Formats: sequence, C-alpha cells, structure tokens
Amino acid sequence: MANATACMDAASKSITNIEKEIQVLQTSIANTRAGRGLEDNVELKTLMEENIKLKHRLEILQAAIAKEGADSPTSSNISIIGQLQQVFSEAIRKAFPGVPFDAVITISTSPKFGDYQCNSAMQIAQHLKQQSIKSSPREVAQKLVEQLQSPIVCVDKLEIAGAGYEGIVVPIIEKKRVIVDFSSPNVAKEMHVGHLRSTIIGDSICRFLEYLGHDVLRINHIGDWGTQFGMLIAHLQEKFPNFQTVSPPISDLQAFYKESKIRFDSDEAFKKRAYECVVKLQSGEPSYLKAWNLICDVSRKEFQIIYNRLDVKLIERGESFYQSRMQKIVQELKQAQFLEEDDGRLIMWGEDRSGIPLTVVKSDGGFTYDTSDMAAIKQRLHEEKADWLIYVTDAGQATHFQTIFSCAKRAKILDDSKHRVDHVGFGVVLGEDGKKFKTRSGDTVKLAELLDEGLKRAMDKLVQKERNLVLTPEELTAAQESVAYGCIKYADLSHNRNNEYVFSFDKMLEDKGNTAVYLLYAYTRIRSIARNCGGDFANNMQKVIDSTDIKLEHEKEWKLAKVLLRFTDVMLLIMKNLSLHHLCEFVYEVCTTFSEFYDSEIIKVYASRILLCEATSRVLGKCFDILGLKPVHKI
Ligand SMILES: NC(=[NH2+])NCCC[C@H](N)C(=O)O
Repeated sequence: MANATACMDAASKSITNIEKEIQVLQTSIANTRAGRGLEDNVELKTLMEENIKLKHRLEILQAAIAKEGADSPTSSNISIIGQLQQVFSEAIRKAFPGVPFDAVITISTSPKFGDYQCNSAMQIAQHLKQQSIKSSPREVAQKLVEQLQSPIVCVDKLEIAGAGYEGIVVPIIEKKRVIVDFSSPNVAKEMHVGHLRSTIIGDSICRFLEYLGHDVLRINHIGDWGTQFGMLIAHLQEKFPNFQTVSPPISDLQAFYKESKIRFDSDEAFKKRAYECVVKLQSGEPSYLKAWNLICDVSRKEFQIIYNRLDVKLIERGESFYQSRMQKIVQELKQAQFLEEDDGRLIMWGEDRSGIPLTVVKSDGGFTYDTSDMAAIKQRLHEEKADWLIYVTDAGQATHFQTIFSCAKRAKILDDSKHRVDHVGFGVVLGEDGKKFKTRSGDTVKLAELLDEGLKRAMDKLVQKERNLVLTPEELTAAQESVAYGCIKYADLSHNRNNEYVFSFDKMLEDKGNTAVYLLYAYTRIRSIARNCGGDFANNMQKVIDSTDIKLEHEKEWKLAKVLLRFTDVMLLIMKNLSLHHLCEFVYEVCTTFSEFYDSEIIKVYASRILLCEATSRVLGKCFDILGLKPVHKI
C-alpha cells in the first residue's frame, strides 16, 4: 500500500473514456425512456415505476450515508477514512485557503466510483458562490486533484466523478468513563427474552467499549425495591412464620409471587398489611430487611446461573441502592421548585413540557421507577463521575428515558456539553409464527429452558454433521456450548436492534449465510491454515511477521486486504450509533471475502499470503471477542 502511486494521467484518460461511454449510454437511455422500440410494454412500465421508487429510496440512503460520513472522526492513523480526510483536508486548505471546513470522505456508494469518495467539491463550490466566486464542483474537484499530485499512502488511483454531498467533520473520541445499565431484570418476576436481549446487547456494547480502552462500569439495575415487596414479605410472614431461623422453600419464586398477588387482590386485610410491610422495609427494620434479602437471594441465584452460562459480567446495583438518594433528590427538586402538584402526586416536566411528566412522588408518598432513575442519573454523573451513560432496555422505555434526560438537564444534573447519554432501545422478540415469543402452551419462555434447548439443538446439529465421530467428548461439549450460546447471541446482535426480531433456532443454526455457525466454522478453518503450514507459521508467527512484508498481488488479495482495513471505520461507526449489526455485517463480509480469496486459483502459497490469513484471523478474533462469541479450537 505504502508505495502505491496516484496515476493522474490514467485518471484523466479514463475520465475522457468514461465521458464518451456516458454519452453513448445517455443516447440509448433517452431512446429507451422515450419508449422507442418498446411501446406498450407493460413489464417495462412496471419496471420504470419501480425504478422511480428505488431512486427515491437511494436518495434517502445516500443522504444518510453522507450524514454518517460527515460525522466521521479525523485523526486516527489506522482509519482509512481518517487518513484520507487528513490528506484531502490538507488539499482543500492549499487549493482554497479561505474555505473553513475539512474534507468529507465516505465509503463509495458503488464500486464504479472506487473504494472511497470525497464528497466536498459541491460544498466548496457553494461556499465559493457565496463569496461571489464562480466555480463548478468539477472545477473544484480538478483543483483538489492537482493538489494531490504526489503519491498518497493508501491511494492507488484518483478519479473525478459526478456530484457529491455535503457535511461537517467532528473530531475523534477520547477515553471516557462509561456506565452501561443493562440486563436489569426484576426480583420475583421472571427474567424474560426482553431481558435476554438487554443482556446480550449490553454485554456486547461493554466489550466493544472496553476494547476501545474506555473505563466501563457494567451495572445491573435490578428491580428490587418496588411495592411488590410489601405483599411478598406479608405472604412470607404468613406462610413461613419462622423464616428468620429456617430458610423458607421458595425456590419457585414466581409461583410464590403469584400466590401473594392473589392474596393481595382478594383480601383487604392482607393488602393493608402489605402496605405496612413496604413502609417498614423502606424505613430499614431488620426483620423486614432480612425477609427482603431472602427473597432477593432466590432471584439473584437464578439470574447468576444465566450470566455464568452466557459469560456475562455485571455488578448488581438495584433500585434499593438509591433509597436514601431518592429521598435526597426529591428534597432538592422540591426546593428548586421543579415539582408540581397534580392530583395528589408530585410531577416534574422535562425542558419543553411536552410528552408525559415524571411522577416523582406518588399520592401515598411512595417513590416510583421515575424517582429511582432520577436518583440514579445523578449518582452516576456526579458520584461516579461518568462521562457517558448508556441504558439498554426495550424500545418501549424510550419515552421514559427521554423524559429522565430532559428533567436531568432542567435540574442541571446532566450537561450536554460534558456528558453523553444514550438510550439503546431494541424491538420485541417474536416467535416463528410472528406473534409475541411464547411457549406452545402460551406461557412465557423461561430463559434457562431456552438455553437448554439451544444446547440440545446445537448438539443435534453437530451430530448431523458427524462431528461426534471426529471430536473427543470434551471437544464436542466445547463445540456444543460455543455453537449454542454463540448462535443465540449472534442472531440477536446481527439484526438491527431497533427492529423486532424473530427467534428461530432453525435459522440461527443454519451453516450458510450470516450465522454464528457459518462464522465459527470459517474462523476455525482460517486458524488452521497457518498451523497446517508447520515450521515458524505454526510455532513462531511473530518471527514470520517481523521478517515478512505483506505483498498484495492477486486481485482477491487486494479485495480481502481492503475489507480488513475497514475494521477501524466500522468501529467508529458503532461508536456513534451503538448498533452492533454493523460489526456482524463486517465479520460476515470478511469471511466470505476470505473464502473467495482462499478458494480462488491462487495455488502458490508463500509467507505473505499466510500473513494475510493471520491478519484475517486476528481481525475476526477481535470481532468475536466483542460479539461475545467463543470460538473453539476444533469444531
Ligand atoms: N435504569 C433503568 N431504568 N434500567 C432499566 C431497568 C429495567 C427494568 N427493571 C425492566 O425490567 O424493565
């Protein structure tokens, strides 16, 4: 790459050629458009209508891409976009000293425009026009290209194409203290597939941020402090009066919850006692705290089994942690006159008084989910001194968090110029019938059972592929877990998280297409290439790396190298939108491009090529880490 040159002569020749070609094409398009020779063709008509719609969608997409590119960071030396931005921005400064903005570089929308494009010519031309200097975008582009005469690292060829886009450039990120609030199930209620999504997405976001070197605090904001504890404790006292000395058999906590709810709804005296229990618990009476702890422990153990199986690490800091802080923040908000009375409740509006206000204090004086999130946001920004807060929950809670953010701004807890806050929402999980994910009998699916089924299906798949005949029992179990948990995580992460997604073991266990199974196989194959070459390749790769230059000769080698080099830009994109499906798309592209390279008729194998395999496997290895996939040695 380093000794590549900018072939300007070739560029202008090919521009002339392309222009000629365009003319020929335009004439034939004009003929076709006018319907000459194709009169009364119904199919053509439909296609033309379709085309108009597609064009419109393309415009929308291009605008979105231009926006993405516009925000791309500039100063990374591994980012191709970053490097090109620097070089092109330099050219802008030289060719147009008065122009106050940097270059905008994006990945090309079409291979015929090369690999990357600079979209600034139009914007510069417009700027010049405002200064009463007449210059067409093409002339601007020509001047820029003149500035770029000497060889540029990573540029093989420069060409001027049609109209470009506009945008502004934002500088690169620095190390941040980030708090990620994810998983966050509720005590005594079941941990459902929504919590599974939050767990998978949240864990992967943490892994991603940790990989980038951020200081990440993983918080499990468990629902452990609601009014439901009143009835749970009242029921516990009633059913197991000696719970303080003999531990009560409440392992089926959901059943226990249901029982207590029935009592609560049908028995006024019980209801009254339940309310008294909440008050006693919240004032910290020891025997009530003990009962509460017993109940929380049952859930805690259940949750932990799931986290261990999925290899997810979290710090438990539930709603109860904020009890004293809730009292404090309510006082502060009252004093600053942010709270308004409404039907006995105390409410708080966000900055523009639109939407729904928070209920900070209920009419009975109790606190709510809103109160705990106001206390939590303050604790996280002011005590933990976080720069960036991320909340991972279902999209249904988007309004809740927008209001929390807005109220926090109003109360000067959150400062947009210092802090970044994101609600990372996700769509609901559907069953294969397109309805809400349920068991055949219509119950909610228990997570432990879902993971068990994953294990069973993964084993069926491995046996179907006769891997049980090749692998040792230990290797087979390792492969089974890798496939089962990998496919559940990957199926979730590879979909745009904003959309609902259909949970289908059959689909996620397919070994073709963008699935964990395909990727795990591909990765194991790539890893074995160097090993099978023996010698230093198998035993001292570092030595090979230190003594070999990667030479890219074959077209497929170039293609693979260019895909690999996009890694940084993919990471920077995820930094902005926290959408991991971009990484999944990238990983899939790496694997398919690798297959093209590996299966093409490159017969000669030498060090440089093995290094390209090594680079591929290292990039993939990093991506798998981030996605929480655990590749195995043998599969
Ligand atoms: N800070 C927060 N509100 N975090 C999310 C909590 C999620 C909540 N426990 C639920 O199950 O929906």
